[in-house]
Amino acid sequence: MTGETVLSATGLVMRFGGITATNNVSLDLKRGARHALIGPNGAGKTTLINLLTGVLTPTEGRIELLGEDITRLAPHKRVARGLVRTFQINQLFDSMTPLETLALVVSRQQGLSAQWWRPLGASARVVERASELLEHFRLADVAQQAVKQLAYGKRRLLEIAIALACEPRVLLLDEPVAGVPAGEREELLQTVAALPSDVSVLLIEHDMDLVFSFADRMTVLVNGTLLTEGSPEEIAGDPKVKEVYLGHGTSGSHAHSREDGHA
Ligand SMILES: Nc1ncnc2c1ncn2[C@@H]1O[C@H](COP(=O)(O)OP(=O)(O)OP(=O)(O)O)[C@@H](O)[C@H]1O
Repeated sequence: MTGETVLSATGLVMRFGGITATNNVSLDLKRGARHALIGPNGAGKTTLINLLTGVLTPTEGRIELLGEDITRLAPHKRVARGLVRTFQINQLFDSMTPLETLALVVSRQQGLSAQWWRPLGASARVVERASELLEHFRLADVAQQAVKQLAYGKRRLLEIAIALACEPRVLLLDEPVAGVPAGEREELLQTVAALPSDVSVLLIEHDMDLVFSFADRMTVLVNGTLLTEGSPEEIAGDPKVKEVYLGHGTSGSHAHSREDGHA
């Protein structure tokens, strides 16, 4: 890793009336990073992601993407600059197929969306990229099924594929395995592990197995404040982190039991 910072948040503060949801949080995401953001419920993870994506404008602080100030940039402009978060499943069009959905996003990404009258898939470049994504995200066999008929795990895979279709430099991966049944987890975990290495990833996740198998760097938030940041080893051995998690009925390390039966 070159150590180059691709996304940098400095002194972020977000107040909602009397509540300080984000309290002077700074975070640097390095090129190619696998960085996890963890913290108990209400720690301020969602608020921080909303600040990074531009859904919220911070009360104080600054956000830079690839060295440029994006603190007040609209969300879609951040996406165009390569800062993309995974989309929630309920934002998908249920009657479209994974192929159509990805072709739509890829067309837009390739600047072809103005040619909406052309049948989806009429451009070879679009079909090529959409097929590549379907293959990579193990959706090829369900490419022609309506999204509403897909198993939940496949829908989560499609969410990540859509984000990747936007050609991100930075991917904010929001709880990729949340709610996924045991039998479908492994496929999702493997796919997440195989994300392109040049894409820097910030993972927001409660599942400690995934966090510790994925991350090379971790940031812990508590009550809107950055408790600590470090390598997975440092975080796993940090008494402050253990205390926070034990206080919330789960452990800061691998104690979270595996539900999928895989070692
Ligand atoms: N729009 C809002 N108005 C008022 N308070 C808010 C708003 N959004 C978040 N908060 C408060 O900010 C704090 C942090 O919430 P946030 O959702 O960011 O935490 P979180 O770490 O994502 O939690 P979880 O893991 O449960 O999703 C909470 O006390 C929450 O009630």
